[in-house]
Amino acid sequence: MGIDGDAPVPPHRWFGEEGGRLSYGGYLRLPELLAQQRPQSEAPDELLFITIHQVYELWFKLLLHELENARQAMFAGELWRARHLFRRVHAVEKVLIEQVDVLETMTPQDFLMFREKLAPASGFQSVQFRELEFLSGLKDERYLGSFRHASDTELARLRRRLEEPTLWDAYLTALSQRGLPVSDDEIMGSLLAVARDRGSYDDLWQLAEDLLTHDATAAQWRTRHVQMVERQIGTKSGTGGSTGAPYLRGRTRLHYFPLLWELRAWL
Ligand code: HEM
Ligand SMILES: N[C@@H](CC(=O)c1ccccc1NC=O)C(=O)O
Repeated sequence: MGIDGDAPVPPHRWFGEEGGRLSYGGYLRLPELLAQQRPQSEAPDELLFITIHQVYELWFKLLLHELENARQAMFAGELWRARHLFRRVHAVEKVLIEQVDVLETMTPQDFLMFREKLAPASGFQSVQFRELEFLSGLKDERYLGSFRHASDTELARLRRRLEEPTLWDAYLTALSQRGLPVSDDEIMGSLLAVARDRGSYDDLWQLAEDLLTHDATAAQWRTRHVQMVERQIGTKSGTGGSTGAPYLRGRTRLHYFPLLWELRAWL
């Protein structure tokens, strides 16, 4: 019997798939994707370790796509579109925080079964993570010096991110398009004007809040990551050559948009 109760119809014809060429596995390129998890050891938890990192990098790829579009929307004055995209960005970033729980099901003992095979590789070398930081306003070309492992294409991407406008540049443009001055001396005055007159500037206020949530969520991830690191390796130094948790703790106070945090003191 077919799914809508008429004469028997074979499953492959239920949704007009007769002669259809696209398949689930083909559309998602699953054979290629599921062949990319290649442990360096026999340790049972290395598949978890590889899987979670590849999932993070896929989410980083999507975040870069959405944040570029949000930046473009702000430059174009389409603040509704930027706000729509930031709702998606915030939802993804909450998943990035939550999914650390999955990795924490790995014990330090089981991590040690393959950790020594990892050096000098480290998340420190995540090109997309740095792209997200640069696009969000935390540009630091010193990192390019530590990307000896990166391909020419990856280095070119990082250099482009260093040169191109940030989310903050786009927000300043949105302010200036509404007649608000954005020079270094005037920007705090404009942010206060927006904050104090939401009747006129609610869209700009809400967008600033979206930027701040992006900033706060990134800081939450850095804190969740270092907490997990301390649980996994304690005070050991990192495979990437850093002091480990102390280095990471030092980055938990970073801000993408310092003026939006400073604004609170002037309200
Ligand atoms: C057992 C799990 C993990 C441990 C022990 C760990 C440890 C570390 C350590 C010690 C560092 C500092 C650099 C170094 O010397 O290696 C680092 C950096 C980093 N890790 Fe992890 N990590 C783990 C999992 C992850 C995961 C799942 C991700 C997701 C992508 C990740 C992303 C990063 C990033 C982006 C950095 C650079 C942070 C920065 O420079 O601010 N790590 N990690
Ligand atoms: N830096 C980590 C090793 C590690 O977690 C890692 C190694 C290779 C690829 C990604 C990693 N994730 C984050 O650093 C450690 O020191 O144990």
